[in-house]
Amino acid sequence: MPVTKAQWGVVIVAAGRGTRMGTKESKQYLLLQDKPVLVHTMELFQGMDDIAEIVLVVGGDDVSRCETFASEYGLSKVKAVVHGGSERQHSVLRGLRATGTEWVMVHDGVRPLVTAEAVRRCMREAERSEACVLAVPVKDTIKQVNEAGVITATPDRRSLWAIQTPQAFRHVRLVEAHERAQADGFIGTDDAVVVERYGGIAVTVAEGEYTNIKITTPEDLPYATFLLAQRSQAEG
Ligand SMILES: Nc1ccn([C@@H]2O[C@H](COP(=O)(O)OP(=O)(O)OP(=O)(O)O)[C@@H](O)[C@H]2O)c(=O)n1
Ligand SMILES: C[C@](O)(CO)[C@H](O)COP(=O)(O)O
Repeated sequence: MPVTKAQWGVVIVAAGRGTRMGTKESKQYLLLQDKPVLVHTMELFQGMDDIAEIVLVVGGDDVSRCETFASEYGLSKVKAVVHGGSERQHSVLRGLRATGTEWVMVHDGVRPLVTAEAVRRCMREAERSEACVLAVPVKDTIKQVNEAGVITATPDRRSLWAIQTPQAFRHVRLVEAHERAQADGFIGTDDAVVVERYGGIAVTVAEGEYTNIKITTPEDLPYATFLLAQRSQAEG
């Protein structure tokens, strides 16, 4: 009997204002080499055979320019461009409601350097565990510091991972968890924490890449440019 492949969609969230970047233009629209950061991100998923559809979540004023991106850059998998909310979590839920696949990933529009290999590791592990996120072990010693600037704890580094996106789930489970979180007024900084608290299942990690950076502060853009140039060189 032929094995049916899982059907996957991706919600790319890009409705943030980029306050830590401090530029007039939101960071997802800044040029990285020759294209906006967000276009690099969308192209990765457009090029993956395993991805059936992309839902893009953007600021209210940016819906039409992003619809233009989809035609300008041949992003035929973009099924919808929807208006995001005031918190990342609200943007995610709006995107999920526009997605129709059995399995879904949530990815930050400002992580343009994720690779197809890492995305596939996350998807395959999620098909096994139902909920999986990309992550890398932290390299620094992490300390908890109180408001007075005093160190209060040094957690064992062996248990600490820096969490990335994509984060992959069975669609119905993620929507249910987000709806419960919304009803409870809970806001977290990623989707995993919503499933950890409201999903009733364990979330596992798949090996990410240190180069899958989130463009957050001004030094990140030149670093991303350097990493992309290195990749192009390696590809010849
Ligand atoms: N209300 C929001 C807030 C964030 N995001 C998206 O979530 C991702 C990760 O968030 P972050 O890096 O914090 O982006 P910003 O919120 O834009 O940045 P800042 O916190 O510096 O304002 C980004 O792709 C961002 O556009 C979103 O879709 N909707
Ligand atoms: C989801 C995320 O990218 C995982 O690292 C991160 O938590 C987003 O956080 P931010 O505060 O929106 O940057």
